[in-house]
Amino acid sequence: MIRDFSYTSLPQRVVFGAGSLQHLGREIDALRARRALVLCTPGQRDKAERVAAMLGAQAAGIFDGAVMHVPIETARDARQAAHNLGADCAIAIGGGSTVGLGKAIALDSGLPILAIPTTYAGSEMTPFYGLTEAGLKTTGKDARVLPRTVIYDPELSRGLPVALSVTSGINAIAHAAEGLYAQDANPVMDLMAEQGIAAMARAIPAIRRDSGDMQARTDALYGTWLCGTVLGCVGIALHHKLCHTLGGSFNLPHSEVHTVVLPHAIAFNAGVAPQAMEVIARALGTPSAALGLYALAKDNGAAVALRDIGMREQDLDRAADLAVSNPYWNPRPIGPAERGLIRDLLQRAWGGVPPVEG
Ligand SMILES: NC(=O)c1ccc[n+]([C@@H]2O[C@H](COP(=O)([O-])OP(=O)(O)OC[C@H]3O[C@@H](n4cnc5c(N)ncnc54)[C@H](O)[C@@H]3O)[C@@H](O)[C@H]2O)c1
Ligand SMILES: O=C(O)CCC(=O)CC(=O)O
Repeated sequence: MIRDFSYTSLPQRVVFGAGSLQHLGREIDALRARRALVLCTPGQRDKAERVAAMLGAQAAGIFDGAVMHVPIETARDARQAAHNLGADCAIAIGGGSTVGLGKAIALDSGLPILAIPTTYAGSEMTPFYGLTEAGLKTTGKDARVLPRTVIYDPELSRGLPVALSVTSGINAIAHAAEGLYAQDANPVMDLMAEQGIAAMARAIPAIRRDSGDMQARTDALYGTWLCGTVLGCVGIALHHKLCHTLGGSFNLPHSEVHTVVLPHAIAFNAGVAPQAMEVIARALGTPSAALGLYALAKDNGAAVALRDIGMREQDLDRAADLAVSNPYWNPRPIGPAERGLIRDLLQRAWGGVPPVEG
């Protein structure tokens, strides 16, 4: 049955395909950029240098200080560098941390971003940004931070370590899974979500078997585009709230925390979102959405317990308090009255036991 819906598409240009980095010059010219600042993490400097070399005189410089969750100090340094170098564009080559740094610059200056993603996080397709100050992560939405152009070149993710490929892929699946029961879900995004989950569920075991399998890398990046688009167009709910709390306030690694929490958050919502569960299970090719997600992580070597990715058991109470104090919309209530249920969910995720519906 088709529900009533409203849908606003976001203005972006996407260039997809193995070797598509070769189109960088054309895409920079289309943005009318003359001096682009190239952003990366320290570990991805070689890729940034390749981009700068391709740009020649259009490269303003390289800022290689991107780190996870965009500390405000890093954002200030990058903004200053963009200003000092007279940049009129930011090119972010890397994962969500690098794209996030580009967003911090765009939020302040309105500089257009050209994103070249090398993980499956999906930030390049969203108008959401995150900034961390004094240990607290705040997220926001602003049209200025939406990258104008995205170049998806699967060749650039060939070297993404297998463990990170698995968890980053599940991070992408999380966007699509929550999009299926989001407050502003719509049939267009439902189609993209199902195809995105299916592409990623195909790609993850194939990449684990052979990290250089370019068909699998292409599937994964296609899934990234689909799932990221869903994240950018419709809302997020309990799962993302828990991950933002655990990542932002307890400094847990982003894609790993998504991987552990997702089966439990989906199980929590299973009773109130049966149609979404059907779609997720069908896309995964398993009878149960929550157990299928748990198996996808475990069978592909990912950690399935918060205790194995740095969470201390004594912090679970505070995490539950934070998660319910300012909840995101969710199809099932998750306010202070549900604190006990959320605490139980976190305990299960901490121990790494299979998800329990209800
Ligand atoms: N705003 C949004 O819509 C949105 C969406 C998803 C994630 N995020 C944010 O993105 C961040 C996480 O992004 P992430 O999971 O992509 O991690 P990341 O960008 O921090 O990358 C993880 C590590 O992998 C390395 N790396 C990246 N690509 C590589 C490649 N191809 N080969 C080898 N190494 C590579 C990076 O240098 C880094 O050390 C978090 O801060 C999260 O909040 C934001
Ligand atoms: O940290 C941000 O930029 C927001 C992150 C977000 O909404 C998606 C995610 O948690 O993967």
